[in-house]
Amino acid sequence: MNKTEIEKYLSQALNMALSMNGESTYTNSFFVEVQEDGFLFVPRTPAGYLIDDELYLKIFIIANASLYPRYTLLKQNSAYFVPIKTEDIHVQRALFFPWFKGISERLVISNLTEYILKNKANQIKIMKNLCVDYNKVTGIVIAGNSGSGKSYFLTYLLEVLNSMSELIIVDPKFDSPSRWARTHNIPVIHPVSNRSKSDFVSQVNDALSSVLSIIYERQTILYENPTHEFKHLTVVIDEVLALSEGVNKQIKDSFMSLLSSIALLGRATRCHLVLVSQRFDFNAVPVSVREQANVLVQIGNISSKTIQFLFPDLNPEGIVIPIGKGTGLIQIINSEHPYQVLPLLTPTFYTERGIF
Ligand SMILES: Nc1ncnc2c1ncn2[C@@H]1O[C@H](COP(=O)(O)OP(=O)(O)OP(=O)(O)O)[C@@H](O)[C@H]1O
Repeated sequence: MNKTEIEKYLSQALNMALSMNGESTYTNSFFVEVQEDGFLFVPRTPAGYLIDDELYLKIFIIANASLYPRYTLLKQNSAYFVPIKTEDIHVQRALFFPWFKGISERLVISNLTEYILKNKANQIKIMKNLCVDYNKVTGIVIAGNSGSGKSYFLTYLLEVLNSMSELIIVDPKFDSPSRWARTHNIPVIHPVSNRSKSDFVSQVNDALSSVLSIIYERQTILYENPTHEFKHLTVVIDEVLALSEGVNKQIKDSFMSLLSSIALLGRATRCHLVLVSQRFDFNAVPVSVREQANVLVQIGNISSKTIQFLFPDLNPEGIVIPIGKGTGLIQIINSEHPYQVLPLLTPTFYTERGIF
């Protein structure tokens, strides 16, 4: 379909579904213009309808469904106004709907070990058309209900990160991250039957405190040489919520404060946090930790309730969430990626060893 054909198709879809008291392209009330990175809805003003967030959302829902799977519209939190270069005041503004071509597509890796060997340095491929540069990642948070595919995605990340970063793994459930680490000869901090929960969290605090010392040392080096490049160091914590529940207040407070310091100071010194939890409310991690993370992943059931901690401003209405295991939403916040939430399908991979 060429540009004019899409414009015609979109106009038709909007004429039929918008129901704005008979206002349509036939009454010359608006027109649609297709661009490379999205389309414009240009109202002719004064208009007999309100040009507000509600109208923007309605157009989003109609257009996103009509364009699927040729284009995926990128959901905005409110109406996205753009000025139009013209002297005609009646059409000097438009609502912009950014898109990318196609839909989010799952990456399927037939041999993970071979894939890692060929993987480009510092690149974490997440979907066929989505890749993250680890140099630009501060922290990754992964939320999702039980059975949604968090551990599966974490195993993929561990495998990829192991080739580019030193890893410190904390596994309160003594589950799949521990099994993965055993096959890679990487130490794991996990609970043991003859020690108390508080003792276990203290052990975690010791590890976090050593990471903080490394951050301070690295800061001193950076002070002398601002371009110094450090090796990545990543603290991976599975099921964070399980760590902060049922331990004495002092130990819990130290845990929270250490996490916060690492999240805030780790950015420049290449010390990262990868955190997994069923949810990221203030009981799981301090708000600052959530705010510092720049890769946000919500897997499993998506509703305004489940996304309230990672995407508090997002209304998920109208976003096409793929169905199947390991699907949900992702947002990557850095200069390379648009500041938007995308439908996510986590990679499916096969290994010779069998981790699960
Ligand atoms: N991207 C994927 N491709 C194929 N299978 C997947 C994918 N993601 C998840 N699965 C399957 O879904 C099942 C549940 O996933 P997983 O155990 O990771 O869930 P979870 O969120 O960690 O659950 P829990 O919190 O109970 O541990 C796994 O058996 C896994 O094989």
